[in-house]
Amino acid sequence: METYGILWCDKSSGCENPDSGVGIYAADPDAYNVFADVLHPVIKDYHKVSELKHPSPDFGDINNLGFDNLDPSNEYIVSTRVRVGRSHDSYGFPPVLDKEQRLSMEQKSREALESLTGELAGKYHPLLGMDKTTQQQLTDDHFLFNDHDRFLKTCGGYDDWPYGRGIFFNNNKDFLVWVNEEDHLRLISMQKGGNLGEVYKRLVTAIKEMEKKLTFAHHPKFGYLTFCPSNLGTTLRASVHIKIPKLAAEPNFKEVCDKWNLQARGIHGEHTESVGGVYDISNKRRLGLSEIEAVQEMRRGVEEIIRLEKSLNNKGGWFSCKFPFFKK
Ligand SMILES: Nc1ncnc2c1ncn2[C@@H]1O[C@H](COP(=O)(O)OP(=O)(O)OP(=O)(O)O)[C@@H](O)[C@H]1O
Repeated sequence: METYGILWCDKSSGCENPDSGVGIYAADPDAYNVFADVLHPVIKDYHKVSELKHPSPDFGDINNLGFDNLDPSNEYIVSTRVRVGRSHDSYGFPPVLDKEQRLSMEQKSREALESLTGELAGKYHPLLGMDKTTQQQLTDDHFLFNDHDRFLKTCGGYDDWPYGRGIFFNNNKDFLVWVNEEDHLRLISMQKGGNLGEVYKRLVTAIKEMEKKLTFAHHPKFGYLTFCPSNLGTTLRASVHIKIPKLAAEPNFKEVCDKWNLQARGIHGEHTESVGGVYDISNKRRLGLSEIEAVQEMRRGVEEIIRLEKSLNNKGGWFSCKFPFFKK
């Protein structure tokens, strides 16, 4: 299938959701060139970069990362997850696909995924025909996506739902792939606890294997191309679910996150609230830095968040820990 460069306007997600972070979507990979006049300023503004450039992929030396478990005492981090988005270079994005295209793309992805071996080997589970109990359990375990995002809904992201959608996971359920949720593919590595090293290494191994089997849309200025301009570049979001009730209650919590280029979300996905002082903390920057830099940025920030929560626990208050967020 050829792609032409389409900008998605007739299902005006940004107008219907004025609180959108971006509010405009590319409807196929070529849109990033064809609609440069509209998209490029939006990308610069969203990613807070003065120049549109992105380095070549660099995942670092996964056998010498220099970090592993960010919370060896197991007190703060509930789970760790790193994901990237990938788009087949020969298909449009959700609003311009028809049911046949979604199904043929699903088949292509499924064949590649089910040919993975070793610790990545697993099975694809289409959403079509999945029983409600299984679906609910996978959702409760934070593995599966749903069709509840109003931003995605108003830009055609759920057209033909659930056709062409599904999830792949390996036997350990620590490597998962979302097929045709927002992006053609979301590769996810996750596990309980704080071992970012293990999670990241598994993900990088999977990305490299998948790149041998499929060709993904990539752009010299924007890195890996995705449906939403917010996810370009590394497309990488490294997150922890972390118990920080004290720090999160401080008035400067957002300031701390901003200082370390972190984003805080609720634990049921973007635009949800925190439950019981547990937050989803992840790297905010995706464009203009390499994959290993993005992960290191998240690691440094999470280490600092733990340090601050600890000092609030020990000393009983924000002011008594002497504005620790200014620590270098
Ligand atoms: N560190 C984590 N541990 C366990 N589950 C997580 C973690 N981070 C995210 N999740 C789960 O992943 C699912 C998807 O979350 P969410 O939509 O916020 O992020 P995403 O997949 O990175 O996509 P996007 O940024 O496009 O929204 C949710 O069920 C969320 O609870």
